[in-house]
Amino acid sequence: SVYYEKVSGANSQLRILTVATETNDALAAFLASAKLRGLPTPEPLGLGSDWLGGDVSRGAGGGQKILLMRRALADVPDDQLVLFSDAYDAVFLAGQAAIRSAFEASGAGVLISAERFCWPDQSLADKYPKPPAGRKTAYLNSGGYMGKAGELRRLLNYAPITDSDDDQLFLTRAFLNPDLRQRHRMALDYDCSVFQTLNGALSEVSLRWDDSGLGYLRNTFSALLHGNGPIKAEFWRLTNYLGRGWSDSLGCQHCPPMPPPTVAQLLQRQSELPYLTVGVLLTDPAPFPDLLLARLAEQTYPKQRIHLRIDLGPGASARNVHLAVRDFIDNPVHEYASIVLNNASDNLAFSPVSARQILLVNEYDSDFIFFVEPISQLTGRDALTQLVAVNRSIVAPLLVLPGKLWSNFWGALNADGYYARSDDYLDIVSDARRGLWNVPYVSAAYLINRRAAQILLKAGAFDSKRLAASGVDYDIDFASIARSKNVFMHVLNTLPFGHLTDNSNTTRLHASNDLWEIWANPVDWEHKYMHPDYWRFASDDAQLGDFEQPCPDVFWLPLVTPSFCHDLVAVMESFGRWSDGTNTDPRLEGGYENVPTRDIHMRQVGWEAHWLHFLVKYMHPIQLKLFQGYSDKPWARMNFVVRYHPEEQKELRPHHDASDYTVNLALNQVGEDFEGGGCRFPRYNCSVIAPRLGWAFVHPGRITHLHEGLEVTKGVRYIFVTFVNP
Ligand SMILES: O=C(O)CCC(=O)C(=O)O
Ligand SMILES: [Fe+2]
Repeated sequence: SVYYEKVSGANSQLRILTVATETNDALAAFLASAKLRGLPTPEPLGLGSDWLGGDVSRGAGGGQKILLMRRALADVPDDQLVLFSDAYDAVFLAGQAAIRSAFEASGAGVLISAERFCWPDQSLADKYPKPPAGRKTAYLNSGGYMGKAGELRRLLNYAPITDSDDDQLFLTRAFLNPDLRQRHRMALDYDCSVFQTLNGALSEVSLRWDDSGLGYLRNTFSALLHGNGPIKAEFWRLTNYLGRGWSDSLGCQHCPPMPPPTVAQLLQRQSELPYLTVGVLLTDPAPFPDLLLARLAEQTYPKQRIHLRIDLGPGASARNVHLAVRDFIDNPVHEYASIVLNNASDNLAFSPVSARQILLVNEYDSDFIFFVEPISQLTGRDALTQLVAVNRSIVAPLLVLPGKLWSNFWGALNADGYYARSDDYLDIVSDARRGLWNVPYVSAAYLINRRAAQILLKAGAFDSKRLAASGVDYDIDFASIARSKNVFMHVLNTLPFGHLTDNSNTTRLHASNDLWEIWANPVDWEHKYMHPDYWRFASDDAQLGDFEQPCPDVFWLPLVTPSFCHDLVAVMESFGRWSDGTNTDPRLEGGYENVPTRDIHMRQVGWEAHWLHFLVKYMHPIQLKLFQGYSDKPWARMNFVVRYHPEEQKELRPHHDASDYTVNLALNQVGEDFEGGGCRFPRYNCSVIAPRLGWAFVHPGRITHLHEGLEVTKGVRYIFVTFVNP
């Protein structure tokens, strides 16, 4: 096939020249594409020298390319066939035979790439000869040309040029001069037989895969694809698929081997593994910092090869963030190579950018840095291992907000450099396509290799002063610098690596802010707060008979986790305004409570709506099983935490509740936190005396289920009581 053709003999070898003053990911992609097509290795001119040709993405320039070519051609034999191509936005699509025969068929002495826009001097547009009928590529593009070395040398010396002059204008003037055009038999490649310029042509080419699974572009037979002009993001997106990138049948060709190594395998070759610095940037408010840290600690990558650094910024001043970090650092089982905590929560100038900068300047000798922002939850244990195995400049694990299309990458850019949806965005976000994707923007969590980090540092990507002055969002600025430096950003979705949290409404006001996340982040909320056995009882299979009954028509239900209990008690105690236990209760409509407890209502701490939502979502399926015929959604007027204490209120006399059924949830542990307590049902001479932490017992409120709270003899007992009236 044209993709892997053999080179027939040394003397017929094409020479490929290019200009690249620095190596970068774009040059590497160009070279790799030549290798894939069996072409001779392109020879980069100017490597290591300063680029003096100006910023050609913004204006004219590039004369240095012509000067470098003149010099290089000086000692090439006259009849040597030479192809010149730009290095940083081009890939080969075919091999030597295709290039040669297209060149020969053109009959040109010098065949030059053609494009749809007249640049940099539009006034020259009407001086151009008319292109063949139906051809829109009317104008010269200096990013690609070919011919015999002698012919090229004579052409490139037709007039003086300086480094900062415009190379395209230089060649355009030659082409528009009838004498020169004729003398060198200059021809524009109107048919794109060798050079396919993409700017303006994107809607006419489309991705296809041949029978062997190799990607190609329909409607072009060119050998060289050139992402000229402001369409680089789409150009690189296409390259994800071209050649051997990705196809349905072959899958991802540049992805790490599957399955990933086991923990045992990793530990065995631990000493060969690169060092990582993991920078956890808890600088902005975000929910579930404890889950974030626990999930990091669950990563399979050996901790002995990880330097962990945690930055606390002023935005993450919430109590739960500090507690989570303290718990984590105090945990002696984390055998990281080192742990550093930088508590900058009092420093108002401390931002995610300054955190990154400090990290990079204080080199840890690591081969990679993994930045984690607080909205990243890495539930996939192989994330770090896989990202390291990919070994790219920047690679992010795909993280998606559960149930949404919001993720930590963009597939395309709009004209202003902001988000646009690429053709493949939905397939990647939904994991319908798994692979490694070159993309124009990543955020939230990504691995940067040392070389790329140094390039970005030098380019000012972590300079908070420059950023503040620019007024651009950090992520967007960072990605745009990476793009301008040809530091490629990839996103990897070979496995489920985790998800994002929504921190747009994260509160910092409470003792346990995560309780408030029941709407914004239900996935993590359930993970943190729902009892793992709850789902078995809520499932369609579970029936009334599956519920334990400690007393007649009193049902045990595993409902919430110890974290829920702990967090709710913390909220109550930090609020602290317990009722006085008398019959006068201004919180009630009548102002009178017949059987008073020392308690705090959910409404008082701003968590009533949340709990009512909980009842509808999680109690309703249970109610349908326990109390057949009560099918309406549950609702409750009274939702409160009771505190029993030997010196305060220690018991509750027999009574009925103002409920159809009552949910009585144990928030702490008998034997450990208190002694005594429990609930007795006199009609059955039966007590629930060993409440289980996080379990509720559910009983009818009236008529048959008169009940009393038994005396607490030591310690403090907390229960969460809800009077449900569906
Ligand atoms: O102490 C108990 O478990 C019973 C509490 C109770 O019945 C109530 O608060 O209405
Ligand atoms: Fe009661």
